[in-house]
Parts: sequence; C-alpha cells; structure tokens
Amino acid sequence: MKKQEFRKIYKQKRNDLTETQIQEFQENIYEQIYDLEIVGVKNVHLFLSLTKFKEIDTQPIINYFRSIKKRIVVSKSDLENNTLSHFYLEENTVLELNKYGVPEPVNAEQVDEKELDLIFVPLLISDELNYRVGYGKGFYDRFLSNCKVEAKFIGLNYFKPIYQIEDSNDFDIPLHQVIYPK
Ligand SMILES: Nc1nc2c(c(=O)[nH]1)N(C=O)[C@@H](CNc1ccc(C(=O)N[C@@H](CCC(=O)O)C(=O)O)cc1)CN2
Ligand SMILES: Nc1ncnc2c1ncn2[C@@H]1O[C@H](COP(=O)(O)OP(=O)(O)OP(=O)(O)O)[C@@H](O)[C@H]1O
Repeated sequence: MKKQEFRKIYKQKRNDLTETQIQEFQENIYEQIYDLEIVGVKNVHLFLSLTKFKEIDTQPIINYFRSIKKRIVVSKSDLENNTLSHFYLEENTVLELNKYGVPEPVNAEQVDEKELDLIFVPLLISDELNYRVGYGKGFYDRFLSNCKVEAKFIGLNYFKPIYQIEDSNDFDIPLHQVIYPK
C-alpha cells in the first residue's frame, strides 16, 4: 500500500480509539521513554500535540525530560514553505495555536537544528524499515534532513509498524526507532 491509503486508514484508526485505549497506550509509551538510554543528550525536541487528531500527549514526556534537566525544544511551522524553525520551551513560554491547531511558542529563543540530540517524531504509521507517513506536507522530512548525523530520531505511535510503505522516496528519512505500545 501507498502513503495516501495508509494516511487515510490510520487517521481513521486513531480517531476510533477510545479514551481508555489512549490512556493505556500512552502509559505504555511513556514507560518505554523513561527507559531510553540518554547519555550525552542535552536538547530534546518534541512536538506539541494536535488534540483534534488525538495525537499522543507529549506533556508528560516534556515534564520527564525537564525533571532530569534536559532542555526542551519545540517548533514553529512556516506554512508557505512547509518548513520548521525551533525554539527552547521554558516554563514561561507563551503558546499560540497555528492555523492547523498546533501549539507554537511566541516569545522564545531560537535553536539551530544542529543543536538537537534527540528528536521525537509524530507519525500516522511507520513500516519495518522505520519509514514513516505523516500528514503529507513533508515538514519532518525537511527538518530531519538538516539535523546532525549523531542525532537520534524516535517515532511515537499507538500502532505497530506495518510491513512496508511502497512509495517511500529519496526525501523520506527513516527513523532510528519507533516506540509503540508493547
Ligand atoms: N503535533 C504536531 N505538530 C506538527 C506536525 C505533526 O504531525 N504533529 N507536523 C508534521 O509534519 C507539522 C504540521 N503538519 C500538519 C500538516 C497538516 C495538518 C492538517 O490539519 N491537515 C489537514 C488538511 C489541511 C490542508 O491540506 O490544508 C488534514 O489532514 O485534514 C496539520 C499539521 C509540524 N508540526
Ligand atoms: N527535503 C525535501 N525537500 C523538498 N521536498 C520535500 C522534502 N521532503 C519531502 N518533500 C516533499 O513533501 C511532500 C510530502 O512528503 P510526504 O508525503 O513524505 O509527507 P509526510 O512525511 O507524510 O508528512 P510530514 O513530514 O509533514 O508529517 C512530498 O511531495 C515530498 O516530495
């Protein structure tokens, strides 16, 4: 199957999850994150959840990394070019919803991609080679292609990877790992 079909199916599957399933899946995902090896990690990039699409709530992950003194970085979308720029998220950073409903920082210090050590990536579905399907604008493919080679990309999903996305292309950057409920 191709990206477009997977996108439709997994948007629907996510939408169909019950609140109880979501709670249970999230707890399992958080536990796996708390067990990650994070030697040498200073700056952790996270997405701020789009609640209308029932994305995994990243706030507990943010709280965890803060508690162990990592700095949190989040993005702002440029909707003309489908690119992201990145900013430190502090306790007092003001957030505003963009056109898509993604919370974004308004008064924050910018961070270069090359400063990021660990990047959590939103996705609808991934495959056994860790290629991903997102909402189809290529934001993360552009972003990850500018990160340093030592940076680690970890996808977060409620669903187990499928065998293969048939139409992955040269722009698609495979993730190093995908965390899903086990
Ligand atoms: N939390 C979060 N932030 C993120 C992403 C993400 O997947 N999750 N993105 C990951 O790349 C980028 C935003 N990408 C998005 C792309 C499309 C839509 C969206 O609402 N699409 C509509 C169609 C709108 C249109 O085509 O104009 C839809 O799918 O119904 C939302 C976010 C950057 N920030
Ligand atoms: N590095 C890049 N430079 C130019 N175009 C790109 C780049 N990466 C992706 N694109 C283009 O962006 C479009 C969307 O890509 P794709 O379908 O892989 O999105 P996605 O990974 O599902 O979405 P997202 O990353 O926003 O979650 C495609 O037309 C692709 O060719």
